[in-house]
Amino acid sequence: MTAFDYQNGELHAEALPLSAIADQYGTPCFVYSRNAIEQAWLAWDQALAGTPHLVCYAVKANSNLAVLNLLARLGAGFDIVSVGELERVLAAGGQPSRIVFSGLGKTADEMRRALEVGIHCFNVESTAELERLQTVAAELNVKAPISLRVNPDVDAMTHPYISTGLKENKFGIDIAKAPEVYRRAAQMPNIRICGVDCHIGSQLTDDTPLIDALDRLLALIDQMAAEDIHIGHLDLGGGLGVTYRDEVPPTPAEYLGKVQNHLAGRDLTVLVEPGRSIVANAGVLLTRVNLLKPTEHKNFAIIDAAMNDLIRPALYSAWMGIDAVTPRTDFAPLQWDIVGPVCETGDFLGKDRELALAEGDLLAVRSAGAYGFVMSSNYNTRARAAEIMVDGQHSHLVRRRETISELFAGESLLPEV
Ligand SMILES: Cc1ncc(COP(=O)(O)O)c(C=O)c1O
Ligand SMILES: N[C@@H](CCCC[NH3+])C(=O)O
Repeated sequence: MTAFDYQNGELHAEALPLSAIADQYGTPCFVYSRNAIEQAWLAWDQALAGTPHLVCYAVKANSNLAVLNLLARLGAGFDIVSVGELERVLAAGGQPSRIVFSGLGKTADEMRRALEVGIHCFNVESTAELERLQTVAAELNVKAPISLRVNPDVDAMTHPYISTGLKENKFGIDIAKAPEVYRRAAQMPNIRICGVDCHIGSQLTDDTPLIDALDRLLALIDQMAAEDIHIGHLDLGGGLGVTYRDEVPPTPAEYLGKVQNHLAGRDLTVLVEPGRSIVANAGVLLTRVNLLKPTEHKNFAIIDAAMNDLIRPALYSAWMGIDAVTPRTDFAPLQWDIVGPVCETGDFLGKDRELALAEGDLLAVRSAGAYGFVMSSNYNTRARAAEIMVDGQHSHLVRRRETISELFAGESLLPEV
């Protein structure tokens, strides 16, 4: 059984009918399964048992405090990309010593805060960033632990907007240039070299490019060892894909089994930064059909969720599963475009979906646990949705719905003249 299954003709989150959640909290809302999140993290952690490792959950995928707290309780590490994510992890009880800081535009203030709390490692993406980190660490009289994020120039074979490991992408340091940056780092008094890192893209459904990147990183580690620069950890980033429709990505165990084979005999700690594969299929976006608008050309089902709640279809033409919470048998299905009320033609969550729909019906947009709420906005002055965590038969409101007045609370008028 998965986290979201039909029981007695109705879609449930664990043991709770989604209609009960809609009645209690209103729609649209994101609904997460505690069990699914925990099991997904454990699958990564257990696959690396026997190898020194740290599974650093990529906070950007879903940064709700309750999600982070569940993972912190399991002993997770965290991959962050901003001081905001750092503060979230700390607020959720995450251990600073298990945090890696990725991202190509870290500010001096962000570096300072991360050094003060004592994070595990900075994933450095440029020489300019390395120089800045040296300066900030010197001011604080500490040594900053670093790993260089190298760009291994492999084609991750995913959507171009989420591919990050090619020469033309903005991320990382060209692997050919990495040795000279390591040499420079080795001379800096307030920098301590601890690792090498890469992240080649997201939603990868084949692990071949990940393993190619791994081999390139191992060659770099050997090259540096020959120069007496010791690299103790290997951070492979995130990127493992999930099933949205019919993709069959490798499981963490399959992928990490190959990784371990390539590492045999080496004394390296392995870090990974999975995001999507931990939370995507642990969540749905629950929404209600507001109005039906059949036309001569197309049938539109206008729902109460929109692109501001879930931007993946608009941004990447991503296909997300959409299911009726209580599928109807009383009339025949039609083809519907499932659209939001936002004033953009791109505001759709699915096109040409065969569903039997009536006003007021509930729909669940699948796989919405990753890059869902975190990418939502207030476009069209729409309040962001509530987030609910289901734990067996219990539900918890882990983020309340925004109110309209909150949306302009920080704004002010010009004085009258
Ligand atoms: C540096 C880094 N690490 C980890 C991740 C998480 O990736 P995914 O959600 O594909 O596992 C990302 C996002 O793609 C990233 O940019
Ligand atoms: N936001 C993207 C993934 C980008 C990953 C960020 N490093 C998605 O929804 O698929």
